[in-house]
Amino acid sequence: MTNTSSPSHTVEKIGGTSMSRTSELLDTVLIGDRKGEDLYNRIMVVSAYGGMTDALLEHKKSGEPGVYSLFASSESGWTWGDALSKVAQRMLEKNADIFTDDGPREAADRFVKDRIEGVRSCLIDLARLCSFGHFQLEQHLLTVREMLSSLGEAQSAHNTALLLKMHGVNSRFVDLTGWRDENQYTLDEVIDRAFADIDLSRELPIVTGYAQCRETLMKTYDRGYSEVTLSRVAVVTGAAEAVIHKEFHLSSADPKIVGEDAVRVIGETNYDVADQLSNMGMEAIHPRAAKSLRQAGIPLRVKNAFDPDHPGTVIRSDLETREPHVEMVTGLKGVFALEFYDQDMVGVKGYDSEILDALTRHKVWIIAKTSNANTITHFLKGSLQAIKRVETDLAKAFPNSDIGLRKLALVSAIGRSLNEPSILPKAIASLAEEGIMPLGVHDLIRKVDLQVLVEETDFEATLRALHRGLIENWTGERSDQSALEAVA
Ligand SMILES: Nc1ncnc2c1ncn2[C@@H]1O[C@H](COP(=O)(O)OP(=O)(O)O)[C@@H](O)[C@H]1O
Ligand SMILES: N[C@@H](CC(=O)OP(=O)(O)O)C(=O)O
Repeated sequence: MTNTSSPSHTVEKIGGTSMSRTSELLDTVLIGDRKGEDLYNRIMVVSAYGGMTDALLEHKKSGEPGVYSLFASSESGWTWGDALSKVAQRMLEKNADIFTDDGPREAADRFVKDRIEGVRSCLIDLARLCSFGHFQLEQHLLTVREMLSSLGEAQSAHNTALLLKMHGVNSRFVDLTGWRDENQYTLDEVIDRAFADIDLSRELPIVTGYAQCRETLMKTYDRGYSEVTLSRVAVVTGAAEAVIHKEFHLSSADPKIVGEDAVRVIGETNYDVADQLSNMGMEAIHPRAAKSLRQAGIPLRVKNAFDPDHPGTVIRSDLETREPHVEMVTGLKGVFALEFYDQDMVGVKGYDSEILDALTRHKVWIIAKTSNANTITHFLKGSLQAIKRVETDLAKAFPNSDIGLRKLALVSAIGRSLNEPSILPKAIASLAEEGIMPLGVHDLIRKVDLQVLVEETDFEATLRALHRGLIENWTGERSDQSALEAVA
């Protein structure tokens, strides 16, 4: 592979929210002030334009059905066809937005129509075939999900490569979606083959964030998969650094909730913190993507796509914190607390594994858990339907148990080291100042996160209160105890 001889190249992902602001990207991440060779030695991995994958599959946050959910649900009949036409319309509107000249717009439209109609005829055939009963739709749903989601990344990568060519950049559309490809390769093989004849010093590859491969990205990693593609491309091509371009800087809290002026750029942190953020649904980076990069010793930089001169935040394994402090406050609404209480549990083992089996069976994500003599509480993210199934299974397996379910919000203060005794009292005091009564607090001995459980209605206020107390007004004060230790 020619490109591995270039040790200084970067692999850079542009997220969907940023991709939607295409013309601004030309002036920042894609071209900006770069000229000549400065344009190259980069590989760009792109996500679908914001909202496109939601329309193709289902809304990531609200779960509102997209083409895939309609196709998969037997009650929806052929409504998926209309939904697919709506996505096609939306894609054509996007093309019209980007390409004002007829020639390139027509090329972009032809590409989209060819892909959409190809998938449509495939789905019609599959639906007919499965109506006979000998073929089970369930067995093919994953492939359907893959085909649909890859449409989004195919469009955005194809358009971006075309747009850059129009601006005199030697760009190349690198299609990893396996369109009309009869072979099945592993993700690493797919990447290796795609880059085999690319000279990174003279070409700028625009790569689809979706890759069709034997591991099936969708099954293994589900949504947010383009970060997995980013990390594997970085590892396989031997990149010096992986970069994620986002709508905002990776900040001490969500700027939309706490305010752009109140938050600060994280600047540097380690993969331990990145894992905690991913666990909380704050997609700083997909947890599995972080793993590949960490293992390969490749640093990750998170940048603001629209502030290109700012170095952003570097995430690496070897960054210890100088002073214990909270780096970010983040959280999740719609967390289900599944409280399993059984007095027969005292001194008996095995309850945990049965609960875990049920949660795995119904694909429910565990955010945190606590237990005492007779109670195990899991804090979960998943559909109410799936969690109800877990509840039913457990009630059947343990007839003497008492199972409670409650919806709440979990807010977490995260940092490389929170090993400073005044953080907990300060957190409680900040909540009290705002009249927020925590339902529970987890301050664990590893000291990387402090979790507060509150009513959902208190979610935003809790984020703001903890951010104010632990970040904005934090003076680096140390408790008497740690000050004494420092003197000693
Ligand atoms: N700590 C944080 N720093 C920056 N953005 C955050 C943070 N927490 C939540 N967000 C939200 O994440 C959103 C962007 O999500 P992002 O994952 O960058 O989208 P995409 O992957 O489509 O680019 C922003 O709109 C912002 O409100
Ligand atoms: N477009 C896909 C993949 C992805 O990673 O998107 P984003 O980079 O916008 O999170 C999704 O919505 O899941």
